[in-house]
Amino acid sequence: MSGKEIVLFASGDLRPSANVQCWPAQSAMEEKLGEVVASMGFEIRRGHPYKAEEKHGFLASQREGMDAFAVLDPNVPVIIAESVWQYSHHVLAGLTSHKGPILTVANWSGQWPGLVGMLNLNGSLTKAGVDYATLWSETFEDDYFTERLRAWLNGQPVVHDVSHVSAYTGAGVKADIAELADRLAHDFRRNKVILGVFDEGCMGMYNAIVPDELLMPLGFFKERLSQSTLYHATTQVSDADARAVYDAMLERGMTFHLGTDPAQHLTEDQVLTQCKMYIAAVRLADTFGCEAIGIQYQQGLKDLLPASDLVEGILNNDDRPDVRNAAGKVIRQGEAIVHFNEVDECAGFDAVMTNRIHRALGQPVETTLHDLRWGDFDPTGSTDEFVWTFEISGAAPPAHHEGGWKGSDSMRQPPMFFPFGGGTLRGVAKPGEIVWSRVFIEDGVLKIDIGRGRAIALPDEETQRRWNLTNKEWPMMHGVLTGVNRDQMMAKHKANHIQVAYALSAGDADRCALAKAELARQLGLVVNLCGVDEAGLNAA
Ligand SMILES: C[C@H](O)[C@@H](O)[C@@H](O)C(=O)CO
Repeated sequence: MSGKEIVLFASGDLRPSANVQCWPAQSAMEEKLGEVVASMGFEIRRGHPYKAEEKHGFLASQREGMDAFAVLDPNVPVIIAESVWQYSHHVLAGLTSHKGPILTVANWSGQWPGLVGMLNLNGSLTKAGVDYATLWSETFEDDYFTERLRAWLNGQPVVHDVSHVSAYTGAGVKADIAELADRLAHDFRRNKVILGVFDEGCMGMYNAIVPDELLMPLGFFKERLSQSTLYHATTQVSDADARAVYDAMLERGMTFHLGTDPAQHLTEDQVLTQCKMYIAAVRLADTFGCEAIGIQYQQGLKDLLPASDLVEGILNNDDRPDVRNAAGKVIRQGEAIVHFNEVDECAGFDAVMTNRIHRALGQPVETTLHDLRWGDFDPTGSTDEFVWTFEISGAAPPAHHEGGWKGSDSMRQPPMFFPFGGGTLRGVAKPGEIVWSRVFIEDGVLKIDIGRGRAIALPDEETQRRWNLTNKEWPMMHGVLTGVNRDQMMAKHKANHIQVAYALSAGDADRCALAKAELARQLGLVVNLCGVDEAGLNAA
């Protein structure tokens, strides 16, 4: 091996259909990256082959990744290049024992969730305590990228500007906010909270698993539930009950884009089965006393049922169809049952804090995670600001959408991800003030990044362009973050997901952000403010 050689790994999905369909984008990215690296006097060699019989060159399982790293000199520099949604555990094992420099790279494209995949890997490496550098680029020719790539290739550190981050201290926090935080923290610890976890470890998201030991001191405990239980419970719901939930959504004005071919279209049968799953999920949350639940939903469940995305969005809305328990009592009527998509437990804990804080402060309680899918300036010129495309397949509540239920529709999930279909709960997030946050694990402790921002309206053609460049079936928020630019966000964020919630005004949002920071501090988390400062939040 020459001293100028860099070994490249590409982690993929566990679903062969996704790997085949996404391979051309990965291959094009690797070619471009290879050219740029070559122009700097280095050479990329793939650490694993293109597999002609499988029609792609991704590492597609944990074992395959382990085997690829097992034959590698542990001291060579490696690049993990991502243009697709990937399962971090395919490469995490190898990276935990790798001694040479590690660089994660993603292309700045929304076509497939490659940025999302890389951010998940970054969060997972951070949790695992593995040193790495990270970069992203649209063309691989811009100065930001090339300067840092050259530095990394030459053994120098890759430095990003994270001057937007400051430690939250709690000094001088407003008395009413401190008191609210104290009351909630005390309640968590005294009465405890259950997060219902339907099969944790979704999709290799190691970063999304919070060790019980870190949750227990906060008063949070997991109820480990199985998706088999959810499947069985779904099959026990009557057709009439499912129809009533469907009718309740239609009465609220939601649109379902139905077709006739279940392999390609959303069918009424799929929606009715999703309604059964919604009822089953609410009943299980009630039976086990779970304040929040997370459905892993992809592996395993996708081979049995339509996707749970519609279910997750309904659960996260205060205004949702009634569900009765065996005794005939409506379960938590008019209250969201917080759902954390993809069993992201960091998001689940955050969402419970958000729900409690916003309810106490008289603010909208609905909250969801989104993927940091992509972002761009608006070429129509409607705004000068950089606008993120926050987008997730499930869990976005209708209350977030322009027009609420009436502004929400449901489209079939892509067949390559979901063979049995199932609809989404789609919409464009309404303009408004938001609080964003992310809980993550670093140095063995829980930390949280908290910031402010706005969801903005973009012209229809720009919304459509963004949907066409990403997943047009999924709900989307046009997010503008306060005091954090694109590269700062990418450098600092330790997860594929971002938690968002609305407040009624900028001042209200500042108070909600402050309350979350103070609650998290009182619970013992390390709290970072991103793009906002403590004095500013206290001034609201
Ligand atoms: C369908 C995909 O696998 C998604 O689940 C993926 O893009 C994510 O949302 C990851 O957070």
